Amino acid sequence: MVVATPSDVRKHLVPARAAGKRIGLVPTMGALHAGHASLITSCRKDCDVLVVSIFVNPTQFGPNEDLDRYPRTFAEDCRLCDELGVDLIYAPTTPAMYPPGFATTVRVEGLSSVWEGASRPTHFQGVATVVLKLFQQICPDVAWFGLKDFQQTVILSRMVTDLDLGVELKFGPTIREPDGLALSSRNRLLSPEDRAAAPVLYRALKRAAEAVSQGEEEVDRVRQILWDTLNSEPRGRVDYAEILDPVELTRLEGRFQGRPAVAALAVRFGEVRLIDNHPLTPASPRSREPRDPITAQFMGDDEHFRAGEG
Ligand SMILES: Nc1ncnc2c1ncn2[C@@H]1O[C@H](COP(=O)(O)OP(=O)(O)OP(=O)(O)O)[C@@H](O)[C@H]1O
Ligand SMILES: CC(C)(CO)[C@@H](O)C(=O)[O-]
Ligand code: BAL
Repeated sequence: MVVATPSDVRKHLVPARAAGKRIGLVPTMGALHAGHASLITSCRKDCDVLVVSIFVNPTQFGPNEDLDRYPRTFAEDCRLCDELGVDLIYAPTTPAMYPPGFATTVRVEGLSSVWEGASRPTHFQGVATVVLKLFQQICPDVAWFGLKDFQQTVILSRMVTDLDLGVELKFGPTIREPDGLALSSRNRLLSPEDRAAAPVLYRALKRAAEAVSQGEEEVDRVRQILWDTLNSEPRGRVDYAEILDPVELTRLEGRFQGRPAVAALAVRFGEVRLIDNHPLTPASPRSREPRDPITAQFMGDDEHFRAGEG
């Protein structure tokens, strides 16, 4: 079943809520792939009524970004949702989400200005605003997001805490092609040559993660591994390649000293901008350090490749 307006989605969920059912939401921008399927499957097991939203949110795209080119495959998306046991697809139109006069935005300060936010200054306020609207319209008990968009998970967690939203956030692992490329709706916009070059992101992340797990202590040396590997592929233009604190998203300096970290990067191939990240787990982690839920899940993450191919 597909609904297209905030009032219809709210109305549709009234009986489920009255019956005390647990409502799960997987927000997407469509062009669904195995990464989305993995989140949907996890959410299916985690709720009674499963809602998938499909909305290419214009407010999270900058003026010169790829909103017009963003892939749209609605009929196929509906078929996949059907196969995966989705109860309700919520596919609002842009005027339904942003009627004339719309004037409110939510901004998570600080975290929204760095890394992805430095390249895409209004991106995360678009994301936070639309996710808050989806939460208000659907009132899910739980919502699932992918760790591929690591910064997004940190920002949305902050928003849920700061605004007392009472929605449980859960995070799914990054699903990859057999050659390591993280699945992304934008991969289909890559030329064959750029598609062949793009696994360099994963190679760089793996080399960095291996160095740390084998005892490399110097953050600068690991950062250099990322850059050297990415620079070995002339088709890619690096936007950023950094070693970050997974909670504050600040650039790490000095020695790891058992601290958990994340390697995060964004690389352009022609007009297509790809992001990826990987946990860096030190050889001897600080065992008693408390971990926030994202870091705990992220650091415990194994490699996930497309079923049957990896
Ligand atoms: N490879 C992946 N593995 C797991 N989850 C993913 C993957 N790719 C995207 N997701 C998650 O799916 C949800 C919807 O993402 P979205 O629809 O933007 O897809 P996308 O593939 O990230 O598209 P793009 O990066 O090209 O915008 C987000 O929570 C995102 O983190
Ligand atoms: C969370 C989201 C669906 C909001 O439009 C989007 O940012 C995405 O797909 O990651
Ligand atoms: N998943 C990221 C959505 C975007 O790039 O706008």
